[in-house]
Amino acid sequence: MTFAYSEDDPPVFTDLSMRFPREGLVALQAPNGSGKSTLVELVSGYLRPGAGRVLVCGHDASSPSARPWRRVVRTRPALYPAMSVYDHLAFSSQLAGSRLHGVLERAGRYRLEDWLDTRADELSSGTERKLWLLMCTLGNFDVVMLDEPFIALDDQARAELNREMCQWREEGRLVVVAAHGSPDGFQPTTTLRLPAPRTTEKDKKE
Ligand SMILES: Nc1ncnc2c1ncn2[C@@H]1O[C@H](COP(=O)(O)OP(=O)(O)OP(=O)(O)O)[C@@H](O)[C@H]1O
Repeated sequence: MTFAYSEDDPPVFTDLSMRFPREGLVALQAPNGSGKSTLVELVSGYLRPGAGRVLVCGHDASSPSARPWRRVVRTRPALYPAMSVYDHLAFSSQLAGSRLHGVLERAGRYRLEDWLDTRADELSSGTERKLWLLMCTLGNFDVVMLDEPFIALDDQARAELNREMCQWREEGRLVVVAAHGSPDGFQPTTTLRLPAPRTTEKDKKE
């Protein structure tokens, strides 16, 4: 597939052909600016390729039929500032069809229990990210794509995320992690690389 943000921008991907395994824990590695976050947005269906297709479990990524199969954890949390942690979890567990009791147990393993009554705009960035991670990975899914999920997490949360990712892998799901480094405990079964970003004439002049 080929994708550019606009007609005036150089394409981020030109005739990119990539296939992820059906299951496993995949590290997606690439230099800064090579398009990891763009690929995450193409898989989320928010962005669409100018040519070619992005398929999730055989479904066009931008079609509603892809939604139940896929979860995406973007780098930047998008929370409702005045809503509490508890309300975020209750709201998103209802949307995902998950039992709130189980979601709260999971929140406990990420040490979120002391923050349940706190408004989202009063959370530290690490706590915000834990909440975001939980909200985006509820319910049943076959594929989850996480963009830099370890940023700002404390050791306990990193360990818990590593444990959960291994569990998802053992359950036969596909877990794709776009991350620069390889944090302690992160053991991908496969590493995929994106092509390095093209150097434009403008870059060369600079
Ligand atoms: N909204 C946008 N509009 C125009 N260009 C964009 C936009 N977002 C990203 N880009 C450009 O697309 C290219 C790929 O960016 P992207 O953020 O996907 O890379 P990345 O690999 O995730 O980078 P990093 O590792 O630094 O997070 C870059 O040249 C970037 O400047």
